[in-house]
Amino acid sequence: MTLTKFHGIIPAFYACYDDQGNISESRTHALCDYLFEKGVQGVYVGGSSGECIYQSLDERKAVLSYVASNLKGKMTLIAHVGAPSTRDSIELAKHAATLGYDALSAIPPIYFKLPDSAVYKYWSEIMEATPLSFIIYNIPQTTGYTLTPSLFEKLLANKKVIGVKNSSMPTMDIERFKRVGGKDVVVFNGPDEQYVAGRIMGADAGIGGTYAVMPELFLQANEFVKAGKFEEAGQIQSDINDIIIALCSLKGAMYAGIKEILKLRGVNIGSVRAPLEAVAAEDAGPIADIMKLIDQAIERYCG
Ligand SMILES: CC(=O)N[C@@H]([C@@H](O)[C@H](O)[C@H](O)CO)[C@@H](O)CC(=O)C(=O)O
Repeated sequence: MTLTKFHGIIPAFYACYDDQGNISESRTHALCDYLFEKGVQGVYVGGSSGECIYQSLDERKAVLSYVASNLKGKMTLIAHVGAPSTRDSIELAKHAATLGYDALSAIPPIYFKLPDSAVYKYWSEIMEATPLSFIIYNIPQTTGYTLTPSLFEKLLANKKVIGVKNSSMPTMDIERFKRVGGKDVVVFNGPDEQYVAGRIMGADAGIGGTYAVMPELFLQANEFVKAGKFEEAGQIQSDINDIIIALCSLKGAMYAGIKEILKLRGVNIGSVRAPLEAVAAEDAGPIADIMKLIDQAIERYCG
């Protein structure tokens, strides 16, 4: 299969709620329309940024359905199906397969610290459940589990494995996974703060939680890297990092701040689900400042 459809800028899709905090179909469509209009290459649905961990199985299935009904055939669709039990992950995987997703992905098992053998079995059983391609997800800072290059190599024996979304902080991990996978595997950069560094270390593409709030900037960073314009790529990354640091410095959760910025950009997808904290009154000024930073950077690099 051609892997180029997994290259480019792939925003992690946010949870879209109504004013009562329920999943909103119309607001999910609004986010789909906005991302399509921005020209991103795909979406990663139902991951950390999708607040999957706070949603029921039925809610997660509904989100997968709403996104597919809007974006299928318009861009690459990746369904994150990681869940506390293998049984739930398989149910989500089968649902995504019926909707025509291009690939599945899953974090390793969470809560209990399980050995590599159990993690291998978990990912393998999800893969067995559908014909879809699979993207391993390494995110040790939230799951407590660190994928090793040797387990990745073992997983690659299964031809359904087409890549790894690496959200660990060392860019060397990207280099190691690329070394093991080679050209027939897609390595996705996970930490948005080092998108450019990740690409230089071997990442073919990026999946990120802050892309959708400033897609223009990540699309431009991708263009700079592709053109070998590393000085410009470094500059845009530095401006992106000012924005991410400001988002992470709010009283409310980063995703709550992101959703307020999206409202300023004309897309209302509600707020976040508890225990994530909504923005506080004192966040209003900093959020307006972040919006200015985004506008200025878009003007500077994409004008
Ligand atoms: C821990 C975490 O959420 N990492 C994000 C990053 O994109 C992150 O939001 C960004 O680097 C800002 O810190 C992604 O790697 C994961 C992600 O967006 C997802 O699964 O939805």
